[in-house]
Amino acid sequence: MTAQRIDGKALAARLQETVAARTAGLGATQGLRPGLAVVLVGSDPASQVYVRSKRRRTAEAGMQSFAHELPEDTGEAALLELIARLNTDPAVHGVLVQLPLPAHIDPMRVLAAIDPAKDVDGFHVVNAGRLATGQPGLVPCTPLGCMMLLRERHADLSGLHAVVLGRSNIVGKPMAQLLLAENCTVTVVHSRSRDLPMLCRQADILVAAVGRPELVRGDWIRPGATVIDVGINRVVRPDGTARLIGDVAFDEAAAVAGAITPVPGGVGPMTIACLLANTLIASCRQAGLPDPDLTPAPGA
Ligand SMILES: Nc1nc2c(c(=O)[nH]1)N[C@@H](CN(C=O)c1ccc(C(=O)N[C@@H](CCC(=O)O)C(=O)O)cc1)CN2
Ligand SMILES: [Mg+2]
Repeated sequence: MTAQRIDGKALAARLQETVAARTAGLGATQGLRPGLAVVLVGSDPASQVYVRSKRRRTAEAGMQSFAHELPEDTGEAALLELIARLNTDPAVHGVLVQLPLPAHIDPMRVLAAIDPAKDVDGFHVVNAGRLATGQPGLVPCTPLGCMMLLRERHADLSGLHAVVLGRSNIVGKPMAQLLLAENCTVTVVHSRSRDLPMLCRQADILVAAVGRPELVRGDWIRPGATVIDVGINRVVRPDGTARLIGDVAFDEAAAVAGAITPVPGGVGPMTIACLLANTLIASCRQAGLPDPDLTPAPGA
């Protein structure tokens, strides 16, 4: 079997098109222009790529993009002061601080300082708690994008066995909550789980989010299962060139799975598109407006 390739780049473009249309409508009817502030501390090369992409996509969607670049040695107090200013700035509807932060800064303290209403990453404990208790809030971008990718293949997820490989606060845990909310039977496996291949083979849906290049092999996958690869591992080839690979051995997996997301071109672009969707949702809520319909534009 050769798996259906779930095209995250195409789906992200469709979602971005919908967000841009809703943003234009908001401007025309309410005179409201959503604003996203992206804060980068230091000069991590991968973070610079992602932040550049976020800022570009924000502007393309017709939103205001506010860039804040702070030096690596920025103190935690100075960063918290900037966040306090962004929390009260009426032109700013979404605030994100690019992770990872330099080691001397406590990310939990920084994320807790963002106004939950402007927490478009969905990382704040208030939004994490709302997700865990089935209340409306802002949902982390990567898991949200994974759910949209799954809906390209499954109209109804009820009763399917989903295995989430990884338990991070920004992907694994919210991913499990979203799958549970769709009535999946959810198993979360991690580095301390015993017999990972056996546990993964039980999955109708396997979400790999561990940050270990090609950990998941073809024989870890139930024939016909849907595989969502969240991995974004940069590896250097013998000739010195770098390439991006996922947490799943793609070729082996594609020979067994029913559907699979590629890396690059799968989950990554959806992360950015969902960030824009969250920014639009946050701006509507702050203006006392109903949530926009963000069903992605129909595919070709
Ligand atoms: N504050 C946040 N920090 C981080 C997040 C996040 O959601 N919020 N997630 C990741 C990085 N990330 C977004 O910031 C991200 C990673 C990858 C991509 C992406 O589009 N990847 C492309 C390939 C691009 C490349 O690396 O060459 C792909 O997979 O096709 C977008 C966003 C950690 N930090
Ligand atoms: Mg990807």
